[in-house]
Amino acid sequence: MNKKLHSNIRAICAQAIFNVLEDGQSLSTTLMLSSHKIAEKDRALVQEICFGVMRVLPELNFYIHTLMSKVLTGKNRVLHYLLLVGIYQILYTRIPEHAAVGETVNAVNDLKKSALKGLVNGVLREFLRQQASLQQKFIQDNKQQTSQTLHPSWLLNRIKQAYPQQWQNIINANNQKPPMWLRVNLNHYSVSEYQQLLAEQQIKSEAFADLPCAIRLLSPVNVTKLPYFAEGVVTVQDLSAQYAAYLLAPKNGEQILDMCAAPGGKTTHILEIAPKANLLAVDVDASRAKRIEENLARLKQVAEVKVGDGLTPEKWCSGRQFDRILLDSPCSATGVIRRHPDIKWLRRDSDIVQLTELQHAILTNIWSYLKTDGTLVYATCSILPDENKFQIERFLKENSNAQLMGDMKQFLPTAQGGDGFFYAVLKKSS
Ligand SMILES: C[S@@+](CC[C@H](N)C(=O)[O-])C[C@H]1O[C@@H](n2cnc3c(N)ncnc32)[C@H](O)[C@@H]1O
Repeated sequence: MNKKLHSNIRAICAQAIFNVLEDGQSLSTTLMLSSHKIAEKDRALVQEICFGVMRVLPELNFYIHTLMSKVLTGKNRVLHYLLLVGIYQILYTRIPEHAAVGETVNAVNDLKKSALKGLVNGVLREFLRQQASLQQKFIQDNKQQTSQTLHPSWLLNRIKQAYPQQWQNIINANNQKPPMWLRVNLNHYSVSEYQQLLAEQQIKSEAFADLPCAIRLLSPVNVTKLPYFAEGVVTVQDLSAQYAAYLLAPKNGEQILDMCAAPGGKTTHILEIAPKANLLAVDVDASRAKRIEENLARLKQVAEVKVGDGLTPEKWCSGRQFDRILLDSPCSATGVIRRHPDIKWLRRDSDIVQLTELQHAILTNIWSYLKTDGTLVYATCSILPDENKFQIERFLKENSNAQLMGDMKQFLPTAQGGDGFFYAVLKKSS
């Protein structure tokens, strides 16, 4: 289906959402694969619709299931997602209702389902007629139910269990659009100097007292609008992710391993702090590893990049030992749901146990490549204790030569702040 050339962006959105929810592709991947079919001017709207539908999926499904006695299945399933696209535009965008309905109905032709144009038109028009009472019904019928939180129940239960006081704030933060954070390369400009450059382009921003390089934009902009972006003066990176390199505290001349490094957001930060470190960046995914190279090139930095599996370091590490290791572990990504709302529908409860075992195995394998007195920073963008606090407690129990430095840091997502992130700094004794 991906190979077909769509001209109607609603058809592209419906197909992308189908690919995520029926085929298990990540939304970013499926949109990247279809990007050649989307005109530059339409990119922002496609993103807005697709990410938006993922954010409020249970609400949109509720309306369709209330309006239609039979759900669309089989070859016509893609039209179910087109209907979600239509209703999302009516409820959550400034597109006038008649245009939202008209364009969505036109997309039926592009999806080669012309015979069902009348059905799509009818359901959307019925939604408009009943909109107020349906919205009321969604709130009333779901008062006690998890769909009101727009999260799957297994995840909601885990979050409630881990954070009995804060779960509501976490859910609220997850359901919002993410803020855009920048990391200024302090080798070129200070934060206040770069804020001046932004102000000259009418881009409003705020600095953040705790980190010297972080800036939040009051509204997101395309990176091409950021002064000297192409020259590597600034990088888009969430606030919480910016702690990694500081906690690692790399020094020039040291041997450093950036494990699970792609696309290289933290690799480039490490080299901003210690440009003369001997850095090896490794990731198992060859296509993602390429993006480390691209990011290094943009920032004019030098590092060795290898495709390698954290489970088998002996295959790519050839006995090298490191002063510092950053392990940015594969995880549930439950801390970045507002950036990737498709995570809510792609992950399963059973994934958590598997991920926890993978993390434990990579951490254990990599540990033996750390020099005595060396430092390892374990990081995840998860908010689940199994992947974080409990993972580290288990590791400390199993490895008497591992010592926790300071407290573990569990950041939770907040509306205008950083993503959910976890850090533990471990030191190795002899
Ligand atoms: C959280 S992302 C890393 C983000 C990156 N550190 C950054 O700051 O841009 C996790 C990465 O782990 C990689 N990964 C997953 N399993 C792996 C394994 N067994 N060995 C090495 N890398 C792995 C994934 O390909 C993914 O790129």
